[in-house]
Amino acid sequence: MAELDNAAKCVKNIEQEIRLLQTEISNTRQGIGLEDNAELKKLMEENVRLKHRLEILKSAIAKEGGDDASGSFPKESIIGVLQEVFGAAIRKAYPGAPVAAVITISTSPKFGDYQCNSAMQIAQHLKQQSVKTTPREVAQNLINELQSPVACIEKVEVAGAGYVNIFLSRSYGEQRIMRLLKEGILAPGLEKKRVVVDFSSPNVAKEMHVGHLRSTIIGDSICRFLEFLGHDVLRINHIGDWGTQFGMLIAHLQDRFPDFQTVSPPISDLQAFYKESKVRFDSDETFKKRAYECVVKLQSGEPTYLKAWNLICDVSRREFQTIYNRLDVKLIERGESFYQSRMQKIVDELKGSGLLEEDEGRLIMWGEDHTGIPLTVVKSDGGFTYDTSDMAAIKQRLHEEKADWLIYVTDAGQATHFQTIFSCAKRAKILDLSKHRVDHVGFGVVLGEDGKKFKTRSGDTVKLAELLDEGLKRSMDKLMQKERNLVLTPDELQAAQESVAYGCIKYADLSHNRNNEYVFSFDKMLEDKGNTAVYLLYAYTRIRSIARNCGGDYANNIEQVINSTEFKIEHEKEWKLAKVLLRFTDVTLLIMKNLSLHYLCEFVYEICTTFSEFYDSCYCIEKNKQGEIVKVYASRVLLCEATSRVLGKCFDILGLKPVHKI
Ligand SMILES: NC(=[NH2+])NCCC[C@H](N)C(=O)O
Repeated sequence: MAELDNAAKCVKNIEQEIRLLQTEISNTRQGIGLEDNAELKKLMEENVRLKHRLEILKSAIAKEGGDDASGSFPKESIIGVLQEVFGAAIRKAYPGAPVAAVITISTSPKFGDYQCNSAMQIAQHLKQQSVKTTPREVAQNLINELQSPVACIEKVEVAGAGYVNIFLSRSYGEQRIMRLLKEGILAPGLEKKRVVVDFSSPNVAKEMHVGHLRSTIIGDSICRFLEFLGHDVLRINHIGDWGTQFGMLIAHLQDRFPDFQTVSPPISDLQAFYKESKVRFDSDETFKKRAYECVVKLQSGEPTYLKAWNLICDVSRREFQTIYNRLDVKLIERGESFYQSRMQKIVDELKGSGLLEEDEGRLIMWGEDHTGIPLTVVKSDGGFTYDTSDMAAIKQRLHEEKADWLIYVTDAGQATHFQTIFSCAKRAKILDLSKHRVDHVGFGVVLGEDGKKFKTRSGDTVKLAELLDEGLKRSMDKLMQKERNLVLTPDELQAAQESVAYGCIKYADLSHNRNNEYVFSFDKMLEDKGNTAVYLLYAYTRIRSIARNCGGDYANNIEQVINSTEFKIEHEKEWKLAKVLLRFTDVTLLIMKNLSLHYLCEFVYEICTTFSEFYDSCYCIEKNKQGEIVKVYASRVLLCEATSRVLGKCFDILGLKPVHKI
């Protein structure tokens, strides 16, 4: 918040400076004051620079605005509600203090459920104004100014150095859980956006490697998340299906399968085919020359060359698709080739606006601040590059698709590339940050258990299909170890095997902070303790079975139970679990900001561990000695139902597929 504060001050100063500069400029225009043209030019340049800075600061403030009390927030957001009521109290008690309500989750139950940490900052501000006070006094004054009663608050108290501890009200909790059961897990009501998510995006004829697997898993989950929020999501697979490598592939295809036009070439291992052609390309000058001619013919659209290109792309496409089917990931293929005509257009436009510079025969474009690495928009041989296709793509997505928000999911190594694309797109007036949001969602490299780059034992790169097979095998071993084959039918066993295998691979990836490197370990991901998919899938299935085991309406008509039960929270562990469930909206709002799904994984893990505490201390059913049910605690069963519904929604977002029996 101090940052926000400073930014606000900065904007004020800059605005003042701009006003001064504007007066000077208008004076100068009328010939008043400044006779020196160079000075005028300098000032105008300064003005442009400051305006730009102002724009950046304003958008930073707008972004931060989500945190302060002035913004609108979904009413399901407890942090949002508390920010609003404490924000109002601050404005009442200390009208001049530029301090927003900072609300966090309390670190220990003895400090309440949430806390407001603004009193220290306000006291600091007052001290600077020579007003004598203490943070504790400020905290008390904030409490005095709270509009009473606030529905979600049971009590507040001053603690420690000047914190306000906030205790949630149980009856509020009961109402919220009941609403969740009656209305379903609703997404917070946010403005609906059109979002293009660019993810997976492997390259034709080259291997689809673990980096692409990460992009596929993270990208799919981000799409699922945004779809849950009600956004209109376009899932784009920006396949590398264009470029000079096709010259050598086509030339090699012509030699190896001269009748490729009539008989489909039996290339099952396109990577090997690629390697062969590369060897020839690097060692044989005539082949190299022919490869270049093939590129030219392909790019000019000659039918036989297009046919050869299509054949090659098809082989890759089929391979990629089996991976997507196995992981249940849906995407629209729109590779680099899609932008062919648009690349020529964007180059002409950028040239026309004078944004391209010549550099040793290439045409380059700098971003807004002229630092770092420029884009190479046209190579010295006239060809286009990865940069050119991304400039064409960003324009297509913003202007033709009318997207409000663009997301690119790639390894962190491409962060600079995308920052430069964004910066150049702003310079070219394609991207307007006051209307559009753009995110590069980067992720760290995948390492093997030895801490080195992920490879097979023999040092080869791991084929994704083989990796998934290995996952299936290990998951079955695990199920057999637990003798699940004695309990489950063959179909159930297979469903469990797939759920565990793919669930583990996805969850292990998503549960780590995506910015860090991540160690791929089947042993770790298949553990049934700790924050793993196995633990969660078992927990979920167990929770789902509780209502079923109660029989009657609990098993067959839970809606009837929901509508006829007066839901009560009594036991301390029930209350603890309910409070965790109610954090769902705030977790989604956090992920909206940083697109980091490990927060959702931490949340589901916390739900399951808290559930387990609850289940250990609270009976849901009582049975007599004969094992017959003598009593069902309806509210507790409903709490189980609410837990399973929240978990189920989170699993949907994470792409986990729970099974009925495991
Ligand atoms: N618009 C994009 N550049 N999307 C990402 C493409 C990723 C690229 N094909 C790669 O394998 O690294």
